Amino acid sequence: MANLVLVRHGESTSNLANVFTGWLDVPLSPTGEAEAHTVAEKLRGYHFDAAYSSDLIRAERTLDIIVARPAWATIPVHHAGALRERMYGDLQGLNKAETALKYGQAQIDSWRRSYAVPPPGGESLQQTQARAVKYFEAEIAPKLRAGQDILVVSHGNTLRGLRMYLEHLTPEEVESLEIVTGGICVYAFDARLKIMERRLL
Ligand SMILES: O=C(O)[C@H](O)COP(=O)(O)O
Repeated sequence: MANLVLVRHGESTSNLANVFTGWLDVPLSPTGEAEAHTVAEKLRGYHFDAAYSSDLIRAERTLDIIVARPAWATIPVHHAGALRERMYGDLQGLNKAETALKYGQAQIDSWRRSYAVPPPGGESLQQTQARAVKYFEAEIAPKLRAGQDILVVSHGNTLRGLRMYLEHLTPEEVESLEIVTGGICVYAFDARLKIMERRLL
């Protein structure tokens, strides 16, 4: 058995301002910092052999706060561009509510939650999932198959894509999958990466 723990970073300053973020490299808000400490507390007692985050500050900082706990202070930490949030293209930096007024809520919902439709100039969930899964299969899955426990701190849409892949969700099912900031999903896998248990903390 091996555990995979997926964590969404804490609230960022752009989340707080209701701004499309994507690859904008914004810090955690004070609430986000507190959420990261809460994640560390909720994971108390878990064992990790390695930890991963994207290379964006909000994910790195969330992971830094978690692994500052003595129990995890020596685990190897990796930062990967492949685990970044979806690239939000022309929407990056725009207020979500104002953009919904301009383009209509249905169009915004499609850009934000559909599987296949990319936002203008950006990545669809499908494209985001493809690069994240490629990295997962190359770097993380072999460790899980070998029985190692792994922590991953990533982003809302990247984690929606990974969870869709791991749980065999349909494009319709992933549309309604929402992951809150500081949200934790724990999988217990057997050696063939079959899910034995899934818990949301
Ligand atoms: O990049 C962003 O704006 C957020 O982190 C996630 O955006 P979403 O809620 O539109 O998927």
